Amino acid sequence: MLIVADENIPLLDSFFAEVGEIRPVAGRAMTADDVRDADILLVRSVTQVNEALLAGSRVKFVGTATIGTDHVDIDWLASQGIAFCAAPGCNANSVVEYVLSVISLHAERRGMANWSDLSVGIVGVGNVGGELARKLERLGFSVKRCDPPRAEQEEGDFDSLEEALACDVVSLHTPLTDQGQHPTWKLLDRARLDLLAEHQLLINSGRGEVIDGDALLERLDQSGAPTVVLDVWPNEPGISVELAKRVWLATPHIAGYSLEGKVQGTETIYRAVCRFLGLPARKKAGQFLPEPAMNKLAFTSSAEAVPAAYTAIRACYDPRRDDANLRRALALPQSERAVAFDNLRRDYPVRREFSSVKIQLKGTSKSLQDTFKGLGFKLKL
Ligand SMILES: NC(=O)c1ccc[n+]([C@@H]2O[C@H](COP(=O)([O-])OP(=O)(O)OC[C@H]3O[C@@H](n4cnc5c(N)ncnc54)[C@H](O)[C@@H]3O)[C@@H](O)[C@H]2O)c1
Ligand SMILES: O=C(O)[C@H](O)[C@H](O)COP(=O)(O)O
Repeated sequence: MLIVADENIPLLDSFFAEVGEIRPVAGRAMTADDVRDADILLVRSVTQVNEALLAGSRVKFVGTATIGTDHVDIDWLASQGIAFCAAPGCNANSVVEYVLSVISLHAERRGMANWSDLSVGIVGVGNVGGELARKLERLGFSVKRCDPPRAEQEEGDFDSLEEALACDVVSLHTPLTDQGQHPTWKLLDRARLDLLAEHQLLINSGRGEVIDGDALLERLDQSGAPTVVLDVWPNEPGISVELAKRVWLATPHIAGYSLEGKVQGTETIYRAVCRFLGLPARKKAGQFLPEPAMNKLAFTSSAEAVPAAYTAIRACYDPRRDDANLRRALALPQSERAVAFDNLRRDYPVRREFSSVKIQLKGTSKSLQDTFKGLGFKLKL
């Protein structure tokens, strides 16, 4: 059994050594020659999985250790009888924590006493957007949910795109597709970007092409432009330096890169491979997660909920470090930038989720306890 796999899938040996021989390959450069003799192909988002890659190969199962599937021609796989599995939700919480950290920085930068005075419009209310909405509402934010595909299918409190785009913060969490009733390709086109005003914050941690990059560049050169944070970009890894210069925070598609998120992605495809082969799935993500370097934070009775929350959030994850690293990479000669973008992702430092930290609270208020619980930290009272 030959398993060809993107070398950036963490814990390949730990999960798959008992299943077959593993041949790690650079995901971005994977060719038909690399996969010809494979029985199983395991990828991440940087490998285009389609007829050009797989025609004539013996691959019978494809797994992507990611939430997004826009890099996979799922219809073609089905037409060939090739089984497919993705990892829905695996790194959703990591993306939510990225967005929460960005919102905290934005509120502080605007001198707001209470971040939950910001209204938040979420476009795409699935695993990521849904969890973001739940956390924000628990923290007292007012949230608008825009998800036309869901609104058509189920009873629920959904809002229009225009209502979401009128919020103080707009966060994009749709998949990328140019097909069907609700395409998201350039969903934020020139006209919709024109609706955004100077006081607003636009965050894209879905897929880069959901925003029209040229129109965004133009909008950011006009007066009254919104503040923009991009984790995902048109044309990765060769992203526009001009666009990066004009956005507030620029990160190299790492919103989902918590250790938990990555390892859960590997676990999901491992389980699917085991099911496909009729093997018992004995390994679990939890057994490979080390004790976090920082596992405790303490606050005293004088701590106030909002500043304490910001401290704890940023102790776990502060996007300004990723922003600084990406800007350094983009200052390199043009011919080196795309590789540098990918290297930042390949060599990403260990980042742990809020749930890995126990917050010790001595004599603190109920509101402080509720805030930390709402964010997903564990409490030690
Ligand atoms: N930056 C990162 O590191 C990172 C990490 C994980 C996921 N992602 C991206 O985020 C996307 C969303 O992830 P998810 O787990 O929430 O996916 P999901 O499939 O659970 O949810 C997506 C939601 O978007 C909705 N949707 C589809 N078309 C829409 C439209 N035109 N307008 C509004 N809503 C629409 C769907 O109905 C669905 O509810 C993924 O597809 C992936 O591309 C990025
Ligand atoms: O779709 C996803 O799960 C994310 O975008 C994921 O974090 C992408 O990471 P990559 O596969 O590019 O390493």
